[in-house]
Amino acid sequence: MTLVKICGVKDAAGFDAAVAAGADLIGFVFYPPSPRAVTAAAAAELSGRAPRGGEGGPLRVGLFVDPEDALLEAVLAALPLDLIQLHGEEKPARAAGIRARFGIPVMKALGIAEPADLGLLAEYAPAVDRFLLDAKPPPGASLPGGNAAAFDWRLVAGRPIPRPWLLAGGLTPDNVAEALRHTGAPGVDVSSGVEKARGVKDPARIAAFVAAARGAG
Ligand SMILES: O=C(O)c1ccccc1N[C@@H]1O[C@H](COP(=O)(O)O)[C@@H](O)[C@H]1O
Repeated sequence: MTLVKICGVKDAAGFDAAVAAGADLIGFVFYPPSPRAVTAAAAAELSGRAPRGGEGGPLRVGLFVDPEDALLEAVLAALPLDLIQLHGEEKPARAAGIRARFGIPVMKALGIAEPADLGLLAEYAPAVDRFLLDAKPPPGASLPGGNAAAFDWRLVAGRPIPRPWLLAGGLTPDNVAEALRHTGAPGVDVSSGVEKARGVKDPARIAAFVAAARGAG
């Protein structure tokens, strides 16, 4: 079954909608410049609204961009995470160091724009547990992700990816089925495409996205 991650949840309506829709993973953004950023305390409070990952609830994912250890420590003191998503310029050694130090699986986000970008997969594979393949930020974007930008899905269609992976970037309830058919991705991740305004999740779009992804695979 296709894994579905709803990312950038920051209020109870969005969290409850993701849980009710049956999302497999829920992402909290710990990157202050993002309109989806949450504090560790707020994420912990939201997380308490549903059973933990492995106990019938969705896996909790913390999204970080080039985090210092102090930030990871502060978040983990407030909230157990099932997966650390690294969405910055972290090198393989840093990803491996975070995984070893905190004992939590790591998912590395890579921006894909041309075939050569897939060469990074082999470099990172020993250091990480999962990949998230996303578009590169469009020119002028202020965020490294969450920009509603898609990449050319033909770049990954039928390609062997050396770890379990999620497809991301510009996905919506309207295009996720096509994206899955095109790429054969084992999972999908969405943020902007399930919002009614930038940074504000729309429960109806979350339900529609999960249903469309499930219907496709
Ligand atoms: O969502 C954010 O604000 C964000 C900030 C910094 C790094 C990554 C971010 N989001 C990630 O990007 C993907 C794709 O987003 P979108 O669906 O195209 O808006 C999202 O799923 C997050 O994992």
